Amino acid sequence: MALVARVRALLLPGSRLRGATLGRAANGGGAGARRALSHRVLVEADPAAGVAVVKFRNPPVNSLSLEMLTELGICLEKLENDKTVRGIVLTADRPGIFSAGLDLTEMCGRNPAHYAEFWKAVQELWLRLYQSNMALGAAINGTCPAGGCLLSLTCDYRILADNPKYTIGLNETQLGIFAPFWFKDTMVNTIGHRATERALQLGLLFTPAEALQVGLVDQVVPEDQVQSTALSVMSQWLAIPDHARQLTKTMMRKATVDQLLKHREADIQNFVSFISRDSIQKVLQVYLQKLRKKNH
Ligand SMILES: CC/C=C\C/C=C\CCCC/C=C/C(=O)SCCNC(=O)CCNC(=O)[C@H](O)C(C)(C)COP(=O)(O)OP(=O)(O)OC[C@H]1O[C@@H](n2cnc3c(N)ncnc32)[C@H](O)[C@@H]1OP(=O)(O)O
Repeated sequence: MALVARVRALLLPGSRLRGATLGRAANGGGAGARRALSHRVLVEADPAAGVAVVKFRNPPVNSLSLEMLTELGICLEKLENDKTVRGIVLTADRPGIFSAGLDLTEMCGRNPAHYAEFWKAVQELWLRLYQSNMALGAAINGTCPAGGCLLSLTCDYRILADNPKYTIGLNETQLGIFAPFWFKDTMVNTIGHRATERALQLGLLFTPAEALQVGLVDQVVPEDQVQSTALSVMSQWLAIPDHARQLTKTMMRKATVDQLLKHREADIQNFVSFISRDSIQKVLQVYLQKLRKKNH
């Protein structure tokens, strides 16, 4: 069975985001709040507010594995088709790690067909998020490197917890790889060309204070206020008529999206040929071993 079909089948019966199939939240959430589960993503929808909170729960580090990318994509698709939802807040179910970025084990020791499938899934999630008609907010309640940072950059605003351990940035060069053009464009659209060039070449991971200063996040707040702040900022975005906000968002992002749409196949081929190089495989394996050694 194809992965998408397998993951769809895996989603728990209560995970439909429409009508009576969603249970009421056991606790938390406003009146009528609904809760849906998939294996790696928890959705708490509050139809009265028009907002769903999408929580990553892919232990140990919320890495973006092929299955996580697919489940997240399916959850977002369901929310986009749910007329009661106008805004989504992305966050980690447990504070500490928003997302460790792309799952390195998907890019190490596999075959070219797997690399192509994985990269296609990364592209698809980015396209879904970056073009979303929803207002999107990131409640960044943990460290946020590389692909995790990219996820947050697809949102319309970012709220980061004030904890010096929670760094954020596109640190790919530190691993010996590099951020593809559409990662770069997403960052340029947020913090500008010069700041992006410096951040990408040096593979910078910014502390909350630095991230705020460079404009990578919009607000830094105490850790226990990240989600509530993200929800309160969401109400400002939802106060704007949807069609006006959506047309403006499309206008701002279309050129960036079109670049990837135009070069999608070439981008996959570039990724596969780059990641398959012996030298790059070696570099990634050493990096992974270093991460693993810490624990053994
Ligand atoms: C078209 C383009 C052409 C060419 C482009 C070229 C290349 C492609 C670009 C690809 C873009 C890449 C984007 C990415 O996202 S790469 C991933 C970058 N991520 C990181 O650098 C973060 C790495 N992780 C950490 O720093 C720490 O784990 C973290 C998040 C700070 C948490 O620390 P801690 O709580 O101490 O947890 P551990 O480090 O002990 O980790 C626990 C466990 O998880 C494993 N792990 C961590 N991160 C990853 C990961 N990203 N993928 C897979 N696995 C990960 C870690 O190894 C530990 O495993 P163990 O077996 O020891 O339990």
